[in-house]
Amino acid sequence: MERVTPIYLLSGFLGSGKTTLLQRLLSHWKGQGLRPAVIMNEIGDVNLDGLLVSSEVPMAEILDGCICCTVRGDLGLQMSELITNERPDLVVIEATGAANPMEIFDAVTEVSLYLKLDIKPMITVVDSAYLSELYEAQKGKTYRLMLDQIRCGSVLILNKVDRISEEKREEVRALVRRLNPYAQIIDAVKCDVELEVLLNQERDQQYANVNPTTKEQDHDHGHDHDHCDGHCQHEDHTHGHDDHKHTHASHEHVTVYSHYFTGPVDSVEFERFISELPREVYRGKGVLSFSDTSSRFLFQYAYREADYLKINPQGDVPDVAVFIGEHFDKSLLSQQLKALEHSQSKS
Ligand SMILES: Nc1nc2c(ncn2[C@@H]2O[C@H](COP(=O)(O)OP(=O)(O)OP(=O)(O)O)[C@@H](O)[C@H]2O)c(=O)[nH]1
Repeated sequence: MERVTPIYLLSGFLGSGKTTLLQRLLSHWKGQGLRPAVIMNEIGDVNLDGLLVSSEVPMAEILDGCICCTVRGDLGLQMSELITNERPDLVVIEATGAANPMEIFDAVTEVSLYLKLDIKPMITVVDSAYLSELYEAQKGKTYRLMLDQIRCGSVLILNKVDRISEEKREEVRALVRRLNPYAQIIDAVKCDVELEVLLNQERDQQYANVNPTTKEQDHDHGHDHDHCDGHCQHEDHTHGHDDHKHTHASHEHVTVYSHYFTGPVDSVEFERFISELPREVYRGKGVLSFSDTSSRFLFQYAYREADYLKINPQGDVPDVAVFIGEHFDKSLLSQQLKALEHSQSKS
């Protein structure tokens, strides 16, 4: 009999902690003797998160677009290849933080028409510090996308609670509960949650009262996977089902800039550059060689906080930094980074 492959979907805004959760999940499954596989989707043209996943884990990368729209057609192909060639016990899909969650469900459901999949309830990681800040202003596409991601999660991990006061935590919890009365809400730091609880949502009775219209649609596909209450707000978009190309207003505000370095840069100057990034840049990541140390580093920048991790990447990984944000000036970043490279080549 053909195997049914469980599919776990991780959603959440850029930098909220999806890869952090993915790493925990992968070691949990491996500890149980299971063989997980990963599909990673990046809006930029390099997959730096992939460096954080052990090379033993079979992985497919879908780069340079979002699986919910521009590269949606690639999802079926990649899933099919991964499942046929690797025969994993389960597959986790980490979507880009800019993805519309309902569109991801849609895309995966399309694939389930020709591959036997058991699509699990969506896990949404929420950056509680960033949400708390956006809630003050209550506007902007980023805020609306975050709300959609919250509405469509069956489990909501309120991550990064170390970055907000107890009072703000209460406020964020209440907001999230209002937006999604059905989901389980779990506070976390670095996505350190009880994984058994997280993964066994389907057995939880509280999901029995999910909107009946959504249930009906699920039955059409033979899966009980979509626990979104059906009121996700979609940006205006047109669907061309013939070629799977979707034009998405919701992504038009997202700007990506990838900078490939020509050589090492000074670590102090680079840290200064990061600390002075414009507010419109809300996510950065990269692999760097610094002129003042022999190691290479994976750098992460999310919501004005930067992390540097020593790494020793396998294979041919270039020095690169990717920045994601809303309408920022790419040429300014390019000039500043070139100036860092230039000051090194002179010294
Ligand atoms: N302070 C704090 N930082 C965290 C927490 N969880 C994750 N981070 C940091 O936030 C940054 C982004 O985390 P990731 O797990 O890469 O986030 P992501 O959602 O996969 O990011 P994208 O793939 O770009 O969407 C990293 O530097 C993490 O170490 C947390 O609970 N508190």
